[in-house]
Amino acid sequence: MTRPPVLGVDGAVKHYDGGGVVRALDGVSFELHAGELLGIMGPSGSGKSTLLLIAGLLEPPTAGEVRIGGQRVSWPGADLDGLREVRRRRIGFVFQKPNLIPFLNATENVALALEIDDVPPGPARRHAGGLLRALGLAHRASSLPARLSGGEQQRVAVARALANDPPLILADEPTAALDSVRGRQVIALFRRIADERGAGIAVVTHDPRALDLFDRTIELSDGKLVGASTGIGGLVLQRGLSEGDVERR
Ligand SMILES: Nc1ncnc2c1ncn2[C@@H]1O[C@H](COP(=O)(O)OP(=O)(O)OP(=O)(O)O)[C@@H](O)[C@H]1O
Repeated sequence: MTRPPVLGVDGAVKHYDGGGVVRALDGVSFELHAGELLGIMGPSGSGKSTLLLIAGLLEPPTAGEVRIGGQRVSWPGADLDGLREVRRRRIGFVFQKPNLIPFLNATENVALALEIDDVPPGPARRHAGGLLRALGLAHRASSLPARLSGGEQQRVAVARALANDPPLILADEPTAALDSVRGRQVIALFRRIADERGAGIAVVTHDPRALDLFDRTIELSDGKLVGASTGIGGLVLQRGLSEGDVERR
């Protein structure tokens, strides 16, 4: 039996009331499978962040639905406060800014994500230390965020997102503040996490330089899915797709 996708977004519409109605998303559907690294591209204002907010159960859609692990969890008017557990256990978030707690060192920042989930401090710190080692940050484990470079801080943020081993990771422009070498390192890290842990990972990115590391990209314009590519090697965007046309490689 084939497993359901880790994430399914079906016909997502999101309208914001901003003087007039802003159609931030206008009927977007896609699926993300275990072990898959998906890029979400598109110009500024095309709806990429809105799509991640909806997929991450931080905003309900105006129409459409979201499925996590095959289970319908969000729809118009859904009680997202009641989904805190689903978010905490099943979704790891990485944002453009690492947002580390300044008075906690790298290990403590990562361990906190586990302690919130009732893991005792000792095991939480040991697990955090192991993750930091795996991300090449063993020598920075005791450093406060202010002593870390931008790339190191972002890797700590990735470790935090991985701490409770979520099957789904959503990242909104995690490389925007990094130079191209460090940006590529972060995407390469996601590639490894998708391959080794089987997480499904969706990354909003403007940066075409690491596209070869993705399995697939989708492109948004004015809140609509306008393109998709498979097997990036020679990136060819097929334009004019309708909803649901975008399938897994
Ligand atoms: N809370 C909000 N209230 C009103 N309008 C919003 C809100 N959030 C987003 N929008 C609008 O929805 C549209 C899509 O915004 P979104 O942030 O999703 O785009 P984006 O593709 O992520 O842009 P960028 O690449 O600049 O971050 C834009 O027109 C934006 O101004």
